[in-house]
Amino acid sequence: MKVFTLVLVLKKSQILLGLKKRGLGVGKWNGFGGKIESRETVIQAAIRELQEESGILVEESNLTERGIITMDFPKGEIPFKVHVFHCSDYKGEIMETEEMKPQWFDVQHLPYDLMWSEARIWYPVFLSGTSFHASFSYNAAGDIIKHTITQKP
Ligand SMILES: COc1nc(N)nc2c1ncn2[C@H]1C[C@H](O)[C@@H](COP(=O)(O)OP(=O)(O)OP(=O)(O)O)O1
Repeated sequence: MKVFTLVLVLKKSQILLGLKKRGLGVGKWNGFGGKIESRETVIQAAIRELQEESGILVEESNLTERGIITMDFPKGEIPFKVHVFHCSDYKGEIMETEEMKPQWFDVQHLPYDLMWSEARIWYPVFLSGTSFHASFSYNAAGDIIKHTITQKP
């Protein structure tokens, strides 16, 4: 299984997303995150990736794990597990980096047409403030063929 972090920064009614400039998900808006390096905990990876991709620094006390998403692909492809975090406060200036172009969005107007297809399903749950576990299965064309989402108050 490939394990990733994904950090969503919220400020009042706004959410910080980044336009991916290279690699997996290029051209899509998403939170900030990536793979976990050796000898790193999931939370350490979340803090590092947020800083690398957006320039801002979050303290561990301002990060809350709010969701786990698993993704299954057609036979032969390695499944993904994504740890989703809420960042409630940070230090530093938000800046464009080699990997991401950050921008604030009103939570009522997310650019779902330019996000991963499953975003329409779990972002509203995340934004409602509950924790969740979600699973998605994709076919070879990248369409979602099955999903589950369980909310936890
Ligand atoms: C397939 O569906 C996905 N949906 C969502 N919402 N997010 C996803 C999906 N697949 C991957 N992601 C997230 C998980 C990570 O936050 C990023 C991908 O990270 P990346 O591959 O860029 O990891 P890095 O370690 O930063 O890669 P480099 O080696 O290029 O630095 O997308």
